Amino acid sequence: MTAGRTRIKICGLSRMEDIGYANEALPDYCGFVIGVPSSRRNVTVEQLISLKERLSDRICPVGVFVNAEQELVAELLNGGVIDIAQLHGREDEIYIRRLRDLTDKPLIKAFSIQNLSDLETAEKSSADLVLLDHGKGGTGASFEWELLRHWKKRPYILAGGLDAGNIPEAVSEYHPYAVDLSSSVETGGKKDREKILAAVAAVRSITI
Ligand SMILES: O=C(O)c1ccccc1N[C@@H]1O[C@H](COP(=O)(O)O)[C@@H](O)[C@H]1O
Repeated sequence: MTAGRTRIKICGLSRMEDIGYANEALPDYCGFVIGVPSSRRNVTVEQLISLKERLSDRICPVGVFVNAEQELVAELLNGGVIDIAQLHGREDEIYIRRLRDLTDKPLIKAFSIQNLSDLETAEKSSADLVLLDHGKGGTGASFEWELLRHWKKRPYILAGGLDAGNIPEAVSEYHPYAVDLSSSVETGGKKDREKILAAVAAVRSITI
């Protein structure tokens, strides 16, 4: 995962229409929430496989998991259904080590950021990339980005409450490796074509 322009991930695709919007907007990554029934964006493995089949090969598919069995995560990675796994639950270093025994594919670990100590924990993660979020995921709320001014230790994905309006500040002030959006690119709980296009355009229009 190399530095350069800020990437964008659109998360929580669950319908074939959503794949059409993504293929038009061409974000760098798309996220699929797998095995999380409490999320309205949840997809089954069968749904994931058919959605992925229609996804442009110019977009990197990311599986978003919450405390999933490592065997399932590894199977989807090794089988080429997803390219990256995002661990968005209480997965610890022991969990990651065991997963590394099963796959050599890239792993993103999400952290809920309330204070500098949470950032220090993220800094030590053995994941390939860390994702800094407000809470348990998909809440539409941001954490206190000011905390990042004291922490420039490793590349990170910024998530939580991002939208086309606050992306310019997020990117130009904090230089994340990538921004990750879900709630703000929805209308009535469904992915919205215009909002996805606007969010991708907002990131791509920034030159820093
Ligand atoms: O989006 C979900 O429903 C979700 C469920 C479980 C874990 C993570 C989830 N989404 C992640 O949340 C952020 C986006 O949050 P927001 O809605 O833009 O505030 C992103 O990292 C998603 O991957």
